[in-house]
Amino acid sequence: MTAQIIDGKAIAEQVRGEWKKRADALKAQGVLPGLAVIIVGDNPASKVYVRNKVRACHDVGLHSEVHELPADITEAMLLKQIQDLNANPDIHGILVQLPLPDHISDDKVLETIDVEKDVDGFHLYNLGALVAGNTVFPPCTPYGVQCLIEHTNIPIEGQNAVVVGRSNIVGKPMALMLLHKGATVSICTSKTRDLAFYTRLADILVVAVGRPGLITADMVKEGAAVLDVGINRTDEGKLVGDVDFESVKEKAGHITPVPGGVGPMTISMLVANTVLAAERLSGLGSGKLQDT
Ligand SMILES: Nc1nc2c(c(=O)[nH]1)N[C@@H](CN(C=O)c1ccc(C(=O)N[C@@H](CCC(=O)O)C(=O)O)cc1)CN2
Ligand SMILES: [Mg+2]
Repeated sequence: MTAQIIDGKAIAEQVRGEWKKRADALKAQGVLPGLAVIIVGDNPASKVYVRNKVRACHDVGLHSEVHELPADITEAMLLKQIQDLNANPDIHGILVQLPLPDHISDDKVLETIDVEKDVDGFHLYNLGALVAGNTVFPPCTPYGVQCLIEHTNIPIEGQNAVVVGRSNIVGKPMALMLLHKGATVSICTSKTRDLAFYTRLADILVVAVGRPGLITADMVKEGAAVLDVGINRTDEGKLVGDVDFESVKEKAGHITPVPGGVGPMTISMLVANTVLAAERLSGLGSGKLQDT
């Protein structure tokens, strides 16, 4: 079997178009959805992601602003910047680009963002809401993966889903989202003993570890849907995921490429969450997540 390659770029554009309609409806009523992005230091990859986020907002007609802060900024000054944005009525969504420098506590920063403006969905309250099944803002990357699965008409209910990776921003929320959709979910890590035993059970395999080539064809069930969240740069400067794409595509039913798979969806889901935040804060529009 040769897998259907899931075109994340095309689906991301389609999703963006759907959210543009909701943004346009808000604008017609005098509300311009606004996103503030804070970036600390000059991590080159973070700069690319932030630029892509600003471009996506621009494409959909949202306001966006970037606050570039020096790598040696104090934690107190960063928290003050967030508090100012919390109080700014023109800003509906706030995100702090990760990773942050070591001297700054990620936890303190994420807990300072107003939960109603937390478009990354990383605040403990929002992670808790997700656990309880009352999602406020779904974290963008796993929500993007869910959206890719649903747009491709891959069934979730009753399926075996295996998530490799346990981060708060991808692995854990991904597992919960699949669980809420009725999958039987296993969470593995790169340290799982006999990882292949689990991955071979997966009808849906999501991999988010950050280790190139971790998943090889022998670890994948024939016809499985394989969603690769890994973004790794090789010594030759090539971007690759955690899945050995060339071999696995001969066995899987569906597979996402890197680049052009999950990455572009992350950005579209951020647009979605920003429009949602603006609907809720203005009291206009449904303020509801749409079925993806
Ligand atoms: N505050 C946040 N920080 C980080 C998040 C996040 O969701 N919120 N996720 C990642 C980085 N990230 C978004 O911020 C992100 C990573 C990759 C892509 C993407 O589109 N990738 C492209 C390739 C781009 C390239 O050439 O490097 C692809 O896969 O096609 C988008 C967003 C960590 N930090
Ligand atoms: Mg830190």
